[in-house]
Amino acid sequence: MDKAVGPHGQSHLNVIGTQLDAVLDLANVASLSNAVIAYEPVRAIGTGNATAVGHIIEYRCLRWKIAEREPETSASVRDFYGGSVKPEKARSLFDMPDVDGGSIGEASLDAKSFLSICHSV
Ligand SMILES: O=C[C@H](O)COP(=O)(O)O
Repeated sequence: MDKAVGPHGQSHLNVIGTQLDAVLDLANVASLSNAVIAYEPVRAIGTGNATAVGHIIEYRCLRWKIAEREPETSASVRDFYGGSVKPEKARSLFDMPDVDGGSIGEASLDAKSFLSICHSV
């Protein structure tokens, strides 16, 4: 859902924030209680390059946007990361604050790899 630079030159965090605001403007924020948000950076899907741990701010952006409107709802939301999750990187990704699980693509096609990732949660 994100792009490095938006159509009008905004940073990707501004793009993400604008997209989330559009959804939250339409949704009853309380209806997101216990929701699961899957965040999959375009640059990471199917590339073999999972998001750098330093990009954690993107995940927090999701919670911040909801917390601005309803802090209690924000606390109940679960965030899943997706994009080139591999056994050797799964632990560091799942150890990131606000990453509660994963959306596994290619690595789920190999039972040994998938089970290794499952054991990293
Ligand atoms: O649901 C899976 C995601 O699109 C990530 O796929 P990937 O792990 O092959 O990059």
